[in-house]
Amino acid sequence: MSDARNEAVGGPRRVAIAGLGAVGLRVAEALDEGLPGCALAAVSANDLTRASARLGRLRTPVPVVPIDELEPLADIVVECAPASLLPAIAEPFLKAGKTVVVLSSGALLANEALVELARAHGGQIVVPTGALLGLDAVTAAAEGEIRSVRMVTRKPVKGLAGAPYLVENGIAIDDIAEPLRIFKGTPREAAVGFPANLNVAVALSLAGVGPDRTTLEIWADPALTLNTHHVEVEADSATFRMTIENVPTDNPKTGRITALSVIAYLRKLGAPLRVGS
Ligand SMILES: NC(=O)C1=CN([C@@H]2O[C@H](COP(=O)(O)OP(=O)(O)OC[C@H]3O[C@@H](n4cnc5c(N)ncnc54)[C@H](OP(=O)(O)O)[C@@H]3O)[C@@H](O)[C@H]2O)C=CC1
Ligand SMILES: O=C([O-])CC(=O)C(=O)O
Repeated sequence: MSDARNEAVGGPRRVAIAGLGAVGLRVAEALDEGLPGCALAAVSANDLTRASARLGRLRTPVPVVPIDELEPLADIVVECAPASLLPAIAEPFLKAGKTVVVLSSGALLANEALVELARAHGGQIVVPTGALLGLDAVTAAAEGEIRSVRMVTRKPVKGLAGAPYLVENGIAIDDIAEPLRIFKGTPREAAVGFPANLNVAVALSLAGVGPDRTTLEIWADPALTLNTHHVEVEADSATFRMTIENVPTDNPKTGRITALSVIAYLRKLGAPLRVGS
């Protein structure tokens, strides 16, 4: 696999970051501070001038380029941009047999051809645990028989505002005084209706019983400050329930732990001791 190419010639894995928002900037900073075996190689954003300015505090400057110029510069790309850009970011890396870390995991459902592209060229798509928890346990349970996976997400109003599902269905949440269930369905439906809010549900479904058999409820809760996900899994190997309460970043839709999940993944790549599958 060519994400090891640069390493094979003695250098670290070169990491590109596509999107320099709540996730991308934090990952860029961690790489700049030093992650063994990895080096920040290039960055992309919508506003390249603003991105260069925000990277000004990094110890080691890197090229800031449009997304179609990232692939020759890196062995791995971390996609952390708006969901609609997933194919443009991922395709060049997968065609070159490289690794794509996907944060906009909801967009994988509308771009399943990317998996075939990875297969054809020996590349790999990695969906990190992101803002969720326990995907190691869910993938382990999926090696046996999972009977059901149920997820309930509760978010502050700010964490859901503007989602296409709310706009299209005329659901107003700005002035709610009590928790309101705004959606009941599947991660496949949520990926369309909430493309910037429920990537975690799609990641969970891909780990377990798929985007049509996983059930999902979304609640808007005016009293909440944390993005909260509760998951219940019934399997022949285990029954488990897990809850995560995410501190939002400057982007109220995105939890702080999301970037940390990517940093943990990158750190594990070259680690002599690797904990968690
Ligand atoms: N899997 C998971 O657990 C989670 C996934 N996510 C998803 O991760 C993704 C990133 O989230 P987050 O960091 O919060 O998003 P932000 O909105 O904070 O940042 C998005 C970034 O994408 C950049 N961008 C926009 N257009 C382009 C373009 N044409 N070319 C290159 N870059 C572009 C923006 O550039 P600029 O700065 O110039 O505007 C911005 O830096 C989102 O899809 C989000 O839904 C989020 C949380 C959890
Ligand atoms: O899944 C997402 O896109 C974001 C999310 O729920 C979170 O950060 O808690």
